[in-house]
Amino acid sequence: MADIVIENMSRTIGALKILHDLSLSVAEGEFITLLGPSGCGKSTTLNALAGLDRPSAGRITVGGRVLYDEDAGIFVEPRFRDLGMMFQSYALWPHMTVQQNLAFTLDIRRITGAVAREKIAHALDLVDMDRYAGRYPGELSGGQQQRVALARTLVYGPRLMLLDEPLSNLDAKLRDKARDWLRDLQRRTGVTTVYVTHDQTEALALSDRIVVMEAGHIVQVGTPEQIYQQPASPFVADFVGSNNIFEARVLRRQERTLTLGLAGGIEILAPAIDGVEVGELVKAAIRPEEIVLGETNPESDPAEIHAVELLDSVYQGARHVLAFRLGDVEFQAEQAKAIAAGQTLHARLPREAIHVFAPA
Ligand SMILES: Nc1ncnc2c1ncn2[C@@H]1O[C@H](COP(=O)(O)OP(=O)(O)OP(=O)(O)O)[C@@H](O)[C@H]1O
Repeated sequence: MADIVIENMSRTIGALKILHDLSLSVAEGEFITLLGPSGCGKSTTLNALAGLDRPSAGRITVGGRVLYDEDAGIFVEPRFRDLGMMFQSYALWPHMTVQQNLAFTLDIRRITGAVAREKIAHALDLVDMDRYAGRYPGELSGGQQQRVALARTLVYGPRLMLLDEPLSNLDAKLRDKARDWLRDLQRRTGVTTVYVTHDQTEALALSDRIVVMEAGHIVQVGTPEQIYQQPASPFVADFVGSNNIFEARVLRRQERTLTLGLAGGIEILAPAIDGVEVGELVKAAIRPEEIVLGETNPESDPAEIHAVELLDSVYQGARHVLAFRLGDVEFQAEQAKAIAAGQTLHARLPREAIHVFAPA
Protein backbone atom coordinates (compact mmCIF):
# COMPACT_ATOMS: atom_id res chain seq x y z
CA MET A 1 0.00 0.00 0.00
CA ALA A 2 1.22 3.45 -0.83
CA ASP A 3 2.02 5.53 2.21
CA ILE A 4 1.67 8.91 0.54
CA VAL A 5 -0.72 9.58 -2.29
CA ILE A 6 -0.75 13.03 -3.86
CA GLU A 7 -3.48 13.49 -6.43
CA ASN A 8 -3.77 16.37 -8.89
CA MET A 9 -2.27 18.88 -6.48
CA SER A 10 -1.91 22.46 -7.67
CA ARG A 11 -0.82 25.62 -5.92
CA THR A 12 -1.61 29.08 -7.19
CA ILE A 13 -0.60 32.34 -5.57
CA GLY A 14 -2.38 35.27 -7.23
CA ALA A 15 -1.81 34.83 -10.95
CA LEU A 16 1.25 32.64 -10.33
CA LYS A 17 0.91 28.88 -10.77
CA ILE A 18 3.59 27.33 -8.55
CA LEU A 19 2.55 23.66 -8.74
CA HIS A 20 0.82 22.17 -11.76
CA ASP A 21 -1.41 19.18 -11.18
CA LEU A 22 1.11 16.98 -9.33
CA SER A 23 0.35 13.32 -8.76
CA LEU A 24 2.72 11.01 -6.92
CA SER A 25 2.60 7.83 -4.82
CA VAL A 26 5.27 6.99 -2.27
CA ALA A 27 5.49 3.47 -0.84
CA GLU A 28 5.75 2.73 2.87
CA GLY A 29 9.40 2.91 3.97
CA GLU A 30 10.54 4.53 0.74
CA PHE A 31 13.20 7.26 0.58
CA ILE A 32 12.04 9.66 -2.09
CA THR A 33 13.81 12.82 -3.17
CA LEU A 34 12.34 15.90 -4.80
CA LEU A 35 15.12 17.21 -7.02
CA GLY A 36 15.19 20.32 -9.16
CA PRO A 37 16.63 23.79 -9.55
CA SER A 38 15.83 26.68 -7.25
CA GLY A 39 12.23 27.81 -7.53
CA CYS A 40 10.85 24.62 -9.17
CA GLY A 41 8.39 23.99 -6.30
CA LYS A 42 10.16 21.40 -4.11
CA SER A 43 9.63 23.23 -0.82
CA THR A 44 6.06 24.11 -1.71
CA THR A 45 5.37 20.40 -2.26
CA LEU A 46 7.01 19.45 1.03
CA ASN A 47 5.17 22.21 2.88
CA ALA A 48 1.90 20.96 1.46
CA LEU A 49 2.65 17.51 2.90
CA ALA A 50 3.56 19.06 6.25
CA GLY A 51 0.46 21.23 6.28
CA LEU A 52 2.54 24.42 6.41
CA ASP A 53 1.07 25.53 3.11
CA ARG A 54 -2.40 24.90 1.79
CA PRO A 55 -2.55 23.92 -1.89
CA SER A 56 -5.23 25.33 -4.19
CA ALA A 57 -6.51 22.01 -5.53
CA GLY A 58 -6.07 18.27 -5.14
CA ARG A 59 -5.84 15.69 -2.42
CA ILE A 60 -3.16 14.29 -0.08
CA THR A 61 -3.50 10.98 1.75
CA VAL A 62 -0.93 9.58 4.20
CA GLY A 63 -1.30 6.02 5.47
CA GLY A 64 -4.88 5.97 4.20
CA ARG A 65 -5.79 9.13 6.14
CA VAL A 66 -6.90 12.15 4.12
CA LEU A 67 -4.83 15.16 5.22
CA TYR A 68 -6.04 17.48 2.53
CA ASP A 69 -8.90 17.40 0.07
CA GLU A 70 -9.85 20.68 -1.54
CA ASP A 71 -13.16 19.45 -2.91
CA ALA A 72 -14.21 17.96 0.44
CA GLY A 73 -12.93 21.03 2.35
CA ILE A 74 -10.45 18.98 4.43
CA PHE A 75 -7.19 20.47 5.68
CA VAL A 76 -5.57 18.83 8.71
CA GLU A 77 -3.44 21.26 10.76
CA PRO A 78 0.31 20.45 10.91
CA ARG A 79 0.28 19.48 14.60
CA PHE A 80 -2.29 16.76 13.93
CA ARG A 81 -0.41 15.23 10.99
CA ASP A 82 2.15 13.19 12.94
CA LEU A 83 5.06 14.11 10.70
CA GLY A 84 8.69 14.84 11.52
CA MET A 85 10.03 17.84 9.66
CA MET A 86 13.53 19.23 9.48
CA PHE A 87 14.52 22.33 7.56
CA GLN A 88 17.76 23.67 6.22
CA SER A 89 17.89 26.06 9.17
CA TYR A 90 17.28 23.49 11.91
CA ALA A 91 17.70 25.58 15.06
CA LEU A 92 18.15 23.66 18.29
CA TRP A 93 17.05 25.62 21.34
CA PRO A 94 20.39 27.00 22.57
CA HIS A 95 19.44 27.31 26.24
CA MET A 96 18.39 23.64 26.47
CA THR A 97 20.62 20.58 26.63
CA VAL A 98 20.33 17.89 23.96
CA GLN A 99 18.12 15.87 26.32
CA GLN A 100 15.89 18.88 27.00
CA ASN A 101 15.62 19.73 23.30
CA LEU A 102 14.17 16.29 22.63
CA ALA A 103 12.06 16.28 25.81
CA PHE A 104 10.45 19.57 24.80
CA THR A 105 9.39 18.12 21.46
CA LEU A 106 7.76 15.19 23.28
CA ASP A 107 6.23 17.43 25.93
CA ILE A 108 4.30 19.33 23.23
CA ARG A 109 2.76 15.95 22.36
CA ARG A 110 2.10 15.21 26.05
CA ILE A 111 4.70 12.44 26.22
CA THR A 112 6.55 12.72 29.56
CA GLY A 113 8.23 10.70 32.33
CA ALA A 114 9.76 7.26 31.79
CA VAL A 115 8.20 6.85 28.33
CA ALA A 116 9.78 10.13 27.21
CA ARG A 117 13.17 9.17 28.67
CA GLU A 118 13.10 5.88 26.82
CA LYS A 119 12.16 7.53 23.50
CA ILE A 120 14.93 10.13 23.93
CA ALA A 121 17.54 7.48 24.70
CA HIS A 122 16.43 5.49 21.67
CA ALA A 123 16.48 8.51 19.31
CA LEU A 124 19.92 9.66 20.51
CA ASP A 125 21.22 6.13 20.15
CA LEU A 126 19.94 6.03 16.56
CA VAL A 127 22.05 9.05 15.61
CA ASP A 128 24.96 7.94 17.79
CA MET A 129 24.67 10.95 20.11
CA ASP A 130 23.67 9.21 23.36
CA ARG A 131 26.89 10.31 25.08
CA TYR A 132 26.06 13.98 24.48
CA ALA A 133 22.64 14.16 26.15
CA GLY A 134 23.84 16.64 28.78
CA ARG A 135 25.58 19.03 26.39
CA TYR A 136 24.26 22.38 25.17
CA PRO A 137 24.06 22.92 21.35
CA GLY A 138 26.89 25.49 21.57
CA GLU A 139 29.15 22.71 22.86
CA LEU A 140 28.59 20.53 19.77
CA SER A 141 30.09 20.60 16.26
CA GLY A 142 27.89 21.45 13.26
CA GLY A 143 27.56 17.79 12.31
CA GLN A 144 26.65 16.78 15.86
CA GLN A 145 24.02 19.53 16.10
CA GLN A 146 22.57 18.32 12.88
CA ARG A 147 22.33 14.76 14.19
CA VAL A 148 20.57 16.01 17.30
CA ALA A 149 18.14 17.91 15.09
CA LEU A 150 17.42 14.67 13.24
CA ALA A 151 16.95 12.83 16.54
CA ARG A 152 14.47 15.55 17.51
CA THR A 153 12.62 14.92 14.23
CA LEU A 154 12.49 11.19 14.90
CA VAL A 155 11.94 11.12 18.66
CA TYR A 156 8.19 10.70 18.72
CA GLY A 157 8.15 8.08 15.96
CA PRO A 158 6.63 10.12 13.13
CA ARG A 159 4.90 8.38 10.26
CA LEU A 160 6.80 10.45 7.75
CA MET A 161 10.09 12.27 7.81
CA LEU A 162 10.14 15.43 5.71
CA LEU A 163 13.61 16.85 5.19
CA ASP A 164 14.27 20.13 3.38
CA GLU A 165 17.97 20.37 2.44
CA PRO A 166 19.03 19.22 5.93
CA LEU A 167 22.69 18.81 4.98
CA SER A 168 23.19 22.10 3.17
CA ASN A 169 24.83 23.99 6.02
CA LEU A 170 27.51 21.35 6.59
CA ASP A 171 30.89 21.63 4.90
CA ALA A 172 31.54 19.34 1.92
CA LYS A 173 33.42 16.63 3.77
CA LEU A 174 30.99 16.42 6.66
CA ARG A 175 28.11 16.42 4.20
CA ASP A 176 29.40 13.24 2.55
CA LYS A 177 29.62 11.52 5.92
CA ALA A 178 26.24 12.83 7.06
CA ARG A 179 24.70 11.58 3.81
CA ASP A 180 25.92 8.04 4.51
CA TRP A 181 24.57 7.85 8.01
CA LEU A 182 21.30 9.55 7.07
CA ARG A 183 20.74 6.80 4.51
CA ASP A 184 21.68 4.18 7.06
CA LEU A 185 19.41 5.74 9.69
CA GLN A 186 16.47 5.77 7.30
CA ARG A 187 17.06 2.10 6.42
CA ARG A 188 17.18 1.12 10.10
CA THR A 189 14.09 3.07 11.11
CA GLY A 190 12.19 2.30 7.89
CA VAL A 191 10.37 5.62 8.16
CA THR A 192 8.98 6.88 4.86
CA THR A 193 11.09 9.88 3.93
CA VAL A 194 10.61 12.78 1.55
CA TYR A 195 13.83 14.66 1.01
CA VAL A 196 14.27 17.95 -0.82
CA THR A 197 17.50 18.94 -2.50
CA HIS A 198 18.89 20.68 -5.56
CA ASP A 199 22.07 18.60 -5.24
CA GLN A 200 21.95 15.75 -7.73
CA THR A 201 24.84 13.84 -6.11
CA GLU A 202 22.92 13.77 -2.84
CA ALA A 203 19.75 12.66 -4.63
CA LEU A 204 21.53 9.84 -6.49
CA ALA A 205 23.26 8.58 -3.34
CA LEU A 206 20.30 8.68 -0.97
CA SER A 207 17.13 7.86 -2.81
CA ASP A 208 15.10 4.80 -3.62
CA ARG A 209 13.40 7.00 -6.21
CA ILE A 210 13.94 10.53 -7.44
CA VAL A 211 11.21 12.94 -8.51
CA VAL A 212 12.68 15.53 -10.88
CA MET A 213 10.78 18.82 -10.91
CA GLU A 214 10.92 21.69 -13.38
CA ALA A 215 8.88 24.88 -13.07
CA GLY A 216 6.18 23.34 -10.88
CA HIS A 217 5.85 20.14 -12.93
CA ILE A 218 7.04 16.62 -12.22
CA VAL A 219 9.12 15.78 -15.28
CA GLN A 220 10.42 12.32 -14.34
CA VAL A 221 10.07 9.80 -11.51
CA GLY A 222 12.47 6.87 -11.31
CA THR A 223 15.26 5.08 -9.51
CA PRO A 224 18.62 6.90 -9.45
CA GLU A 225 19.84 4.53 -12.21
CA GLN A 226 16.80 5.24 -14.40
CA ILE A 227 17.11 9.00 -13.95
CA TYR A 228 20.83 8.91 -14.69
CA GLN A 229 20.79 6.41 -17.55
CA GLN A 230 17.46 7.16 -19.19
CA PRO A 231 16.72 10.85 -18.67
CA ALA A 232 13.25 11.65 -19.98
CA SER A 233 14.19 15.04 -21.41
CA PRO A 234 17.20 17.22 -22.20
CA PHE A 235 16.38 19.14 -18.98
CA VAL A 236 16.81 15.99 -16.84
CA ALA A 237 19.93 14.98 -18.79
CA ASP A 238 21.41 18.40 -18.16
CA PHE A 239 20.41 18.62 -14.50
CA VAL A 240 21.46 15.15 -13.34
CA GLY A 241 25.15 14.47 -13.86
CA SER A 242 27.11 16.24 -16.56
CA ASN A 243 26.11 15.65 -20.13
CA ASN A 244 27.05 16.89 -23.59
CA ILE A 245 23.71 17.97 -25.04
CA PHE A 246 23.66 18.84 -28.72
CA GLU A 247 21.28 19.45 -31.58
CA ALA A 248 21.54 17.37 -34.73
CA ARG A 249 19.54 16.54 -37.83
CA VAL A 250 18.28 12.99 -38.38
CA LEU A 251 19.87 11.98 -41.71
CA ARG A 252 18.94 8.30 -41.95
CA ARG A 253 16.99 5.72 -40.09
CA GLN A 254 17.84 2.04 -40.16
CA GLU A 255 16.27 -0.71 -38.11
CA ARG A 256 18.34 -0.15 -34.95
CA THR A 257 20.32 2.95 -35.81
CA LEU A 258 19.76 6.63 -36.42
CA THR A 259 22.42 8.62 -38.24
CA LEU A 260 22.61 12.15 -36.88
CA GLY A 261 24.26 14.96 -38.81
CA LEU A 262 26.27 17.82 -37.40
CA ALA A 263 27.71 20.80 -39.30
CA GLY A 264 30.61 20.03 -41.65
CA GLY A 265 29.24 16.66 -42.77
CA ILE A 266 29.95 14.94 -39.42
CA GLU A 267 27.79 11.85 -38.87
CA ILE A 268 27.09 10.33 -35.44
CA LEU A 269 25.35 7.00 -34.90
CA ALA A 270 22.70 6.61 -32.21
CA PRO A 271 20.22 3.92 -31.18
CA ALA A 272 16.90 4.27 -32.99
CA ILE A 273 13.94 5.51 -30.95
CA ASP A 274 10.27 5.96 -31.75
CA GLY A 275 8.77 9.32 -32.60
CA VAL A 276 11.70 10.62 -34.64
CA GLU A 277 11.49 11.28 -38.39
CA VAL A 278 14.24 11.63 -40.98
CA GLY A 279 14.90 15.32 -41.62
CA GLU A 280 13.93 16.41 -38.10
CA LEU A 281 16.13 18.37 -35.71
CA VAL A 282 16.53 16.48 -32.44
CA LYS A 283 18.38 16.91 -29.18
CA ALA A 284 20.80 14.22 -28.12
CA ALA A 285 23.13 13.66 -25.19
CA ILE A 286 26.27 11.74 -24.33
CA ARG A 287 28.00 11.67 -20.94
CA PRO A 288 31.63 12.83 -20.85
CA GLU A 289 32.77 9.55 -19.29
CA GLU A 290 31.26 7.55 -22.19
CA ILE A 291 33.47 9.22 -24.81
CA VAL A 292 36.65 7.29 -25.50
CA LEU A 293 39.65 9.36 -26.58
CA GLY A 294 42.70 7.92 -28.29
CA GLU A 295 40.69 4.86 -29.43
CA THR A 296 42.80 2.34 -31.31
CA ASN A 297 40.75 -0.83 -30.86
CA PRO A 298 40.50 -2.33 -34.41
CA GLU A 299 37.21 -4.06 -33.47
CA SER A 300 35.39 -0.78 -32.92
CA ASP A 301 32.92 0.35 -35.57
CA PRO A 302 34.83 2.94 -37.61
CA ALA A 303 31.60 4.92 -38.06
CA GLU A 304 31.71 5.72 -34.32
CA ILE A 305 35.21 7.17 -34.53
CA HIS A 306 36.13 10.73 -35.46
CA ALA A 307 39.47 12.49 -35.82
CA VAL A 308 39.40 15.49 -33.47
CA GLU A 309 41.77 18.11 -32.20
CA LEU A 310 42.00 18.42 -28.44
CA LEU A 311 41.16 22.03 -27.57
CA ASP A 312 41.62 21.96 -23.84
CA SER A 313 42.64 19.65 -21.02
CA VAL A 314 41.75 20.44 -17.41
CA TYR A 315 43.06 18.45 -14.46
CA GLN A 316 40.41 17.82 -11.78
CA GLY A 317 42.09 15.49 -9.35
CA ALA A 318 40.89 11.96 -10.12
CA ARG A 319 40.08 12.79 -13.74
CA HIS A 320 40.87 15.03 -16.67
CA VAL A 321 38.23 16.95 -18.56
CA LEU A 322 39.16 17.14 -22.24
CA ALA A 323 37.42 19.38 -24.76
CA PHE A 324 37.15 18.87 -28.51
CA ARG A 325 34.90 20.01 -31.33
CA LEU A 326 32.85 17.96 -33.76
CA GLY A 327 31.07 20.02 -36.41
CA ASP A 328 29.94 23.13 -34.54
CA VAL A 329 29.50 21.35 -31.18
CA GLU A 330 32.06 21.42 -28.40
CA PHE A 331 32.15 18.14 -26.47
CA GLN A 332 33.75 17.32 -23.17
CA ALA A 333 35.21 13.91 -22.40
CA GLU A 334 36.41 12.67 -19.02
CA GLN A 335 39.08 10.14 -18.31
CA ALA A 336 41.75 9.29 -15.80
CA LYS A 337 44.63 9.66 -18.26
CA ALA A 338 46.01 13.08 -19.16
CA ILE A 339 46.33 14.11 -22.81
CA ALA A 340 47.97 17.41 -23.76
CA ALA A 341 45.81 19.94 -25.62
CA GLY A 342 46.63 20.64 -29.28
CA GLN A 343 46.95 17.00 -30.36
CA THR A 344 44.86 15.39 -33.06
CA LEU A 345 43.48 12.04 -31.99
CA HIS A 346 40.54 9.68 -32.31
CA ALA A 347 37.35 10.20 -30.33
CA ARG A 348 34.89 7.34 -30.19
CA LEU A 349 31.27 8.16 -29.42
CA PRO A 350 29.82 4.69 -28.83
CA ARG A 351 26.45 4.33 -30.53
CA GLU A 352 24.78 2.89 -27.41
CA ALA A 353 25.97 5.83 -25.28
CA ILE A 354 24.08 8.41 -27.36
CA HIS A 355 20.67 9.26 -25.98
CA VAL A 356 18.27 10.82 -28.50
CA PHE A 357 15.21 12.76 -27.32
CA ALA A 358 12.10 12.74 -29.48
CA PRO A 359 10.98 16.30 -30.20
CA ALA A 360 8.41 17.47 -27.61
N1 LIG B 1 4.36 32.96 -0.75
C1 LIG B 1 4.76 33.07 -2.01
N2 LIG B 1 4.38 34.09 -2.77
C2 LIG B 1 4.76 34.18 -4.09
N3 LIG B 1 5.55 33.27 -4.69
C3 LIG B 1 5.96 32.24 -3.96
C4 LIG B 1 5.60 32.05 -2.59
N4 LIG B 1 6.17 30.92 -2.14
C5 LIG B 1 6.85 30.41 -3.19
N5 LIG B 1 6.74 31.20 -4.27
C6 LIG B 1 7.33 30.95 -5.60
O1 LIG B 1 7.02 29.63 -5.97
C7 LIG B 1 8.08 29.01 -6.67
C8 LIG B 1 8.45 27.70 -5.99
O2 LIG B 1 9.04 27.96 -4.71
P1 LIG B 1 9.67 26.79 -3.82
O3 LIG B 1 10.19 27.43 -2.59
O4 LIG B 1 8.71 25.69 -3.67
O5 LIG B 1 10.87 26.32 -4.74
P2 LIG B 1 12.07 25.36 -4.40
O6 LIG B 1 12.16 24.43 -5.56
O7 LIG B 1 11.92 24.78 -3.06
O8 LIG B 1 13.30 26.37 -4.45
P3 LIG B 1 14.64 26.45 -3.52
O9 LIG B 1 15.48 25.27 -3.92
O10 LIG B 1 15.23 27.75 -3.95
O11 LIG B 1 14.19 26.42 -2.10
C9 LIG B 1 9.20 30.03 -6.69
O12 LIG B 1 9.20 30.65 -7.95
C10 LIG B 1 8.84 31.00 -5.59
O13 LIG B 1 9.34 32.27 -5.87
